[in-house]
Amino acid sequence: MATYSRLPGSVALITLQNPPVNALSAAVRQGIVDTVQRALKDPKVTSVVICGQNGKFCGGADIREFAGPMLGPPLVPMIHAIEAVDKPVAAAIEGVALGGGLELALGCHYRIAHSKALLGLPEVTLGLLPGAGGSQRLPRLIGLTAALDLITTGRHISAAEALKLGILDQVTDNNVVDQAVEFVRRVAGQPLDSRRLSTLPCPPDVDSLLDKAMVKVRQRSRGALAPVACVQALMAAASLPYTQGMEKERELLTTLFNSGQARALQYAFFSQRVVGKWSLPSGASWDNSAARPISKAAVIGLGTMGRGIVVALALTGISVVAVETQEKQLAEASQAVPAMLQREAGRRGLATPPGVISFSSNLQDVSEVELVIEAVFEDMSLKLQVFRHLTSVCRPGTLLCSNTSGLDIDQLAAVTQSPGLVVGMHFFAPAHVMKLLEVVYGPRSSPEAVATAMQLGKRMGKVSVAVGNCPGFVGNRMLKPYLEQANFLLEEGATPQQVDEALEEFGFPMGVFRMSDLSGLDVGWRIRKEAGLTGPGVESTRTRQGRRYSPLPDQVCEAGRLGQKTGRGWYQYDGPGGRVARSDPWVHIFLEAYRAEHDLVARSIAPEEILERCLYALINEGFNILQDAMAAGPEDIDAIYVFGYGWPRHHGGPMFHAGQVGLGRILERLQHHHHNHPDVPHLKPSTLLRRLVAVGSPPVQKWREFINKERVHSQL
Ligand SMILES: CCCCCCC/C=C/C(=O)SCCNC(=O)CCNC(=O)[C@H](O)C(C)(C)COP(=O)(O)OP(=O)(O)OC[C@H]1O[C@@H](n2cnc3c(N)ncnc32)[C@H](O)[C@@H]1OP(=O)(O)O
Repeated sequence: MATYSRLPGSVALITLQNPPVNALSAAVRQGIVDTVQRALKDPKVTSVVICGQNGKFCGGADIREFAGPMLGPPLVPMIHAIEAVDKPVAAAIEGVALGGGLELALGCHYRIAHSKALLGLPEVTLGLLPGAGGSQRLPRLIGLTAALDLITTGRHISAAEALKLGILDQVTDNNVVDQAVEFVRRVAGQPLDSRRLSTLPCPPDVDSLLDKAMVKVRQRSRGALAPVACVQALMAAASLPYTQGMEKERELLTTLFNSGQARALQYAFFSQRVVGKWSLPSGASWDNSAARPISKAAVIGLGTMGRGIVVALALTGISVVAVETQEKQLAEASQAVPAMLQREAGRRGLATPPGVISFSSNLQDVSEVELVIEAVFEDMSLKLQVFRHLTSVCRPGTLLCSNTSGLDIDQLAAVTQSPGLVVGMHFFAPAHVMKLLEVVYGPRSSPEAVATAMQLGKRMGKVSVAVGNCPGFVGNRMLKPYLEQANFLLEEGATPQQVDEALEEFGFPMGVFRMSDLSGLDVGWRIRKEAGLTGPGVESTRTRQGRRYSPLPDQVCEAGRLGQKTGRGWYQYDGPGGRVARSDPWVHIFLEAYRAEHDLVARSIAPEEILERCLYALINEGFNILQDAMAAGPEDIDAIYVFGYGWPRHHGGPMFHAGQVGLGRILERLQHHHHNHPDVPHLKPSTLLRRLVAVGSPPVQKWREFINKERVHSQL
């Protein structure tokens, strides 16, 4: 709703009230319509200020309403009515003015903001465009170049930047409502024509800026519809009168609204928030578990991951002891880490935190910290050695965390004096940049340890997801069947390029083979050797440990091709460390020889089969993970894939995508592929998937409840 009060000096104050962010729900819109009418009719009122309750102007349209029929007064005429008022109307912006919130402010005649306020048109991130007149008013106010940037990126800008761009009339460090009231009193009676943005001319697109932007956006957006529609709306603004521009805006918005992409992106918005409210099968959650405050931490191992973790911690102001026992590595890290810290602080617009990192080669130096993150080489015996040492060096009560990407947390906990204080903190490379953090709880991890790791992740700006302790946890466990299918497809006749192109066309920033080359092919090779799947003494067959196995990636490594770092992998590069992947005749000859050796006849494989085999195998493992209670719900899996594995956000995440494709269809295709490949257990449809289909394929938002019920009745 919105409240109305008349302040001394003839100013009407309209306050939006819809906690927590004063989103423009039907009730708020009705409140605005009614209160504006009241201000208009009240002869004693000469000017109006619109503000938001509890220090937040407005977080935009109410995203939750998008799922149902639109009720209440529509936004566009409501904003037009405000713009048409013949008394000056000012928006007093505190906290946020985002999306429809900023569009509302653009309909006001003046905009005054607090210096700490954030403004933006993030609709594009929700699969929409600023469809409440924002795409037509903003370019009229700040020009095409700046509007294009804000509308196509959806980025939030500071009040200082907004003032510089001309969006704001005034920025204050004081009470913004008081300032706005003073401002409108001053301007009362002045002509308003030039303040009505819809009546101003839009600058024409003289340099074909928008055509060029369209080419770029189409290249960059990888199938995402909203960025393209945003540019189209700006083209309309630049070439059509305002009324026709608004018609185009509405037409584009309707198309986007009805697209699966908008639903996927809005789901992604809420799933990010759902995973923040973690809960474990034991019932532990924020509600009953307190996080410990952390001010001193240590990182053990200063390879790529360790260095990134040090930077991520230091950026929060935590003082970090960075330990590396190899002298050469320590010397390199003590040069590299401060530079990384400075770069990352600069990128985030922060001052470099002074002197928070100390380097050491002595594990003894971690004795005073409250939390340790081990980031040594991915080798269980080495990690066990470190944990034994830590438990004897650290003071009682220190949290011991491992950055392992899939090893058993419980085994590490077992060698410590306080297994309850051991959790996994699985960062993704580069650790100071990537948003995802898997917080891995073992059977003995205490709620306090999980809460502390989750809280620390939040402080570092991560999307932290609590996951159970199983090989590969959630992300890497699902990656295994995906990689496996990609290798099988090569055996059957596909090339690395064909597989990668199909996945990139779907929206992944990189296909599986380009990604593997980037990460280094030796990582998986070592894991397979440790699992006894390859290496000396292992027979070179295509069936190992009772299931189909492709030795292709092992053989590529044996040829000394470890990916970008050696200049050769599934592709060739300009040299070691080269970034541009080019098709390599060696790979094609190698694949032909391999197929000939194993009597495999290459067939032509359609992109649809590539997608089904790779993605449905991955999704099937997601269902197994939910069934095993290793992830609390589909949102957790989807957030992991969107924030850590490059799953295109406009497809929501693998589990959301399964729902969009149709669970029945996924089940039928898995059955089909499993029938053709009975020696591939990952293609065998999961029991949970079968159960969901049997009960009529409920929407993804209902799965959590269904799984919990099934578990109670022992159906899973
Ligand atoms: C009627 C027809 C309409 C057509 C109009 C089309 C044009 C306009 C479109 C829009 O305006 S789309 C919305 C644009 N706005 C946004 O994208 C902002 C989204 N929100 C945020 O970025 C953040 O929430 C925030 C405002 C920066 C605040 O961040 P903070 O970290 O402080 O809190 P959160 O945990 O993110 O959110 C708290 C709580 O509020 C819910 N919420 C936030 N924004 C909205 C919203 N716009 N609509 C509905 N609900 C919102 C959020 O989900 C959290 O609730 P819980 O999930 O915890 O229950």
